[in-house]
Amino acid sequence: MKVNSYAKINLSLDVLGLREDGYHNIDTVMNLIDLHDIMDINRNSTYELNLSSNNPDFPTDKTNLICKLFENLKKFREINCGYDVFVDKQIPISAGLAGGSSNACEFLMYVNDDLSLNLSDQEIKEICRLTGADTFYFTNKKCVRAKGIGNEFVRLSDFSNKNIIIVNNGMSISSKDVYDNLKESNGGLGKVSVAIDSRDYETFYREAFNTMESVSEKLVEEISIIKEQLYELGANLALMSGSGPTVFGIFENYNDFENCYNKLKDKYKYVFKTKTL
Ligand SMILES: C[C@](O)(CO)[C@H](O)COP(=O)(O)OP(=O)(O)OC[C@H]1O[C@@H](n2ccc(N)nc2=O)[C@H](O)[C@@H]1O
Ligand SMILES: Nc1ncnc2c1ncn2[C@@H]1O[C@H](COP(=O)(O)OP(=O)(O)OP(=O)(O)O)[C@@H](O)[C@H]1O
Repeated sequence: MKVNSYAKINLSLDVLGLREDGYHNIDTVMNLIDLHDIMDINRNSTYELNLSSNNPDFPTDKTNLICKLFENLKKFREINCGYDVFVDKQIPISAGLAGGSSNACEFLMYVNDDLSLNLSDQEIKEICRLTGADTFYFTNKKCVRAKGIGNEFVRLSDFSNKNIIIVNNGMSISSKDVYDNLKESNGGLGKVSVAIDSRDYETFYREAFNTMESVSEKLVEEISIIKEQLYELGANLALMSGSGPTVFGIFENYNDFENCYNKLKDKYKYVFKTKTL
């Protein structure tokens, strides 16, 4: 059975401070984009999870978040089967797009339905929390302001059908490394979330920010260059997503959107034309 597993972008992101559990409280606005993996999930008669992918960098051992999810699910329900999962990987890995978290969540939703597990919302939230901070967002899939570790949502007005250029130079950044090196907070996303919710996009484009850029740009210097190029080519907003290194550009003007893609598509390893969902 084929399932689409979408990527997310952070339309803004602030890290508020360290929690007692070693995670950080964040304040972020998240939205899906149409860039997605295609997961082919089929039950097998073993108790094993067999993972495979077209991407050689896709981990097929227990470090895969799909495996981690499956082990966490077994803490809540007895599972008397295994699954073969092939992932046609289109989302760049370790990119700030939460591809692994998306895969894990879509797998949970599939198994919950396939085996009629009838997991409660609280059980789903806890299984996702044990798997990774971004995982629970993919049960929601709307434009949300997320707080806590990133799994407490307030719904905002839809931000769908915006033209998005995704640029990634093929480098990878560990979220943990960025969190561990962050010093300052900007006091949260008050203005940004109000602007998005009231569809005041001029204010949103002006006020949007990602606190993690200050650390990630030191790890991958091209991030700031890509942002400049997106603005020079007409982006209304250019911002790093998550802990990076992916940078996205939002284009209200369709001709600028097309021109930007044509100018950048041969310059970087991953350049995608997509849209917000
Ligand atoms: C940067 C974001 O993409 C923004 O959406 C996410 O916060 C990243 O979430 P994620 O990659 O799912 O994070 P996890 O895989 O759960 O955690 C990886 C490491 O990142 C750090 N981490 C993650 C999320 C968070 N709210 N605070 C943290 O400090 C922790 O050191 C953790 O050990
Ligand atoms: N199903 C998966 N797909 C892609 N990467 C995975 C998966 N499972 C585990 N990983 C590993 O998890 C790490 C994070 O991968 P992912 O692509 O989710 O990063 P990310 O997009 O930066 O996530 P986030 O935005 O949450 O930080 C990588 O080291 C990758 O090897």
